[in-house]
Amino acid sequence: MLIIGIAGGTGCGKTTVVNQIIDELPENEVGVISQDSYYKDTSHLSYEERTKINFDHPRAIDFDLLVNHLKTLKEGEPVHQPVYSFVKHNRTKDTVLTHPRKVMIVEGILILTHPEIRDMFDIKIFVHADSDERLIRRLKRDINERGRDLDEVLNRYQNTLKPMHQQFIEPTKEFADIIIPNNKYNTVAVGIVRTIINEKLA
Ligand SMILES: Nc1ncnc2c1ncn2[C@@H]1O[C@H](COP(=O)(O)OP(=O)(O)O)[C@@H](O)[C@H]1O
Ligand SMILES: Nc1ccn([C@@H]2O[C@H](COP(=O)(O)O)[C@@H](O)[C@H]2O)c(=O)n1
Repeated sequence: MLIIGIAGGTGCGKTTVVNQIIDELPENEVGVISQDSYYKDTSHLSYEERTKINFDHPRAIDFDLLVNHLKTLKEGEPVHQPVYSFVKHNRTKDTVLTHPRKVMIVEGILILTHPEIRDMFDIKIFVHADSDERLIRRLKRDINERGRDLDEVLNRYQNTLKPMHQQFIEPTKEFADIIIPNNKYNTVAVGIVRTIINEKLA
């Protein structure tokens, strides 16, 4: 199994890049795991308390479960991935049965901060977009898709996202084998990653 880690700040385009990479690749050969599915279960907190969680700090992620799932997949066994709700700020009761594939892509803002997970990746990719570009994208996405309003997104950006990005996410760029500039759609870089995957699948 080839495991590819794709990191980068919120709104840099990780999900978009992953979708572009797997588009045209055989469905049964490539699987995707999102770090967002591994936010810790916070059912013991009220909704109000959950809105105050710092979702951009590594301690918000259930890395033990993610490590466990990656090891299980590597051993050829399926896992039950949690399903996360950005509206409820919590895991749902659902899970998704995820089978091991020849290529597994793991994407998320903080995945390169965890040494054990980092070591499991055969290829480490960091997607870069400038912070103003990321903020614009995040604003549009959170308002259109995640039920947030302008003030909420801007406050979170200033108070949490920006400092957490500087402290935890940007420094992991140095671990990357490939940095994809993504201020504009980058079909060349996506093509290169797809070629690497196709070689593995051949
Ligand atoms: N290169 C790009 N140029 C313009 N918009 C982009 C680009 N890449 C992604 N987007 C848009 O920005 C938003 C955030 O992208 P997404 O892939 O969800 O980022 P991430 O997963 O890193 O948070 C989405 O609405 C997406 O369509
Ligand atoms: N309940 C939550 C949990 C997380 N977030 C934000 O999601 C971002 C990570 O996802 P990307 O797709 O943008 O990589 C992260 O910056 C968290 O702030 C949230 O808004 N609500």
